[in-house]
Amino acid sequence: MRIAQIKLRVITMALKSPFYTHLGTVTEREGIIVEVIDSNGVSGYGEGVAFSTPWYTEETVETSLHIMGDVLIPLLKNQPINHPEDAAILFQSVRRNHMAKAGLEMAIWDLYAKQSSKSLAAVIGGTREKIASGVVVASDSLKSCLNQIEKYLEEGYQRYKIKINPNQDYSLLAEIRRRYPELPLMADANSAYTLRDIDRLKALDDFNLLMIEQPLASDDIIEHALLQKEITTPICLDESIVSFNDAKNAIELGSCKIINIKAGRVGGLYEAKRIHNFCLSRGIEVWCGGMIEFGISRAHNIALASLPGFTIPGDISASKRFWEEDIITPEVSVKNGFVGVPDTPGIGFSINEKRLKETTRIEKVFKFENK
Ligand SMILES: O=C(O)CCC(=O)C1=CC=C[C@@H](O)[C@@H]1C(=O)O
Ligand SMILES: [Mg+2]
Repeated sequence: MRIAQIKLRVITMALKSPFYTHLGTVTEREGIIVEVIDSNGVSGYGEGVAFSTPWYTEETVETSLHIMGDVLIPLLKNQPINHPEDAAILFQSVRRNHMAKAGLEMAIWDLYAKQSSKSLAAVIGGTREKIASGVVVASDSLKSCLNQIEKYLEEGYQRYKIKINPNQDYSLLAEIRRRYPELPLMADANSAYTLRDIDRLKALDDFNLLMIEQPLASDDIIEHALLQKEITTPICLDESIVSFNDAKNAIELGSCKIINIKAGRVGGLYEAKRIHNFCLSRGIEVWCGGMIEFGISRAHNIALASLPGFTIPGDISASKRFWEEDIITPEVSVKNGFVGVPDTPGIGFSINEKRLKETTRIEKVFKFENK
């Protein structure tokens, strides 16, 4: 795989509606679109999914831009890549910075699939032709949550995720359950609780939730294991799992029964596949998480979610859930609760060049000398 140049574009787009979590409300999304171009002019695309500020993990758009441009791309210039796994292994010499690594590694996966004239799903071992779609209802008002659920039910989503915290949990879930007793419902706490809240968390067993996602702090692996023994609702880990070893340790300790896999959070598709394969071998269900991302990362998520162990509808909603106009064409759409898995080469979506151009704020080009 002869890389001729890499382009990094920082794009910014306003969300159609505010995305509330107890850690902050996202109204505008910055992201890094990575384009890896080979010596024949074929382009592979990836996306750096770090947020503008370090509220979800320690990475930001700025740290990712620095690590991509000043550390990871120089590594790629000095080491020929024959397969995307070579890039993942090459990047292991750099500590953490998983979202920066993933943005580049996933662009190389897309390029490799296109060079092989295969879909990305086929190249990574996907087995599904369509994936079940879930949606996040991210609001701090009961009225808005109920309105969103009503709207998304009409659009056919198969799983509903509500944001909770100690100031917004039992009464919100009770009202949702009163109106929708059979709704496939889960809650994401984004580490809003501690073990001191154990009685509050036990009370949520009343609602037959599919899972409670990341109730405690990302490094509370032992505490999650203690909590899981006290509640019947399955714990799902998100922020706690940034590597294969995190997944292995959490499963061995009984810290979770479900894992939310986000390729961006774990450093790319190579590590995401390793976690998937291990969970499959241990009977741990996984689903594909979202990052309020643009269409490139959403396209990669569709391929990832086509692997056999992704048995729970993930946070892979339609482009229109977040954006007036996405940077890919066609946009991701949900039909009867499913998203089709493209069988065309690579990620299976083209770039909406006009939209990419009008949303690009910064562009950096890195040329490779082909020896
Ligand atoms: O992208 C989506 O559809 C959902 C995104 C989402 O729920 C999250 C993205 C990033 C941080 C959190 O707020 C939350 C999560 O923790 O999964
Ligand atoms: Mg989460």
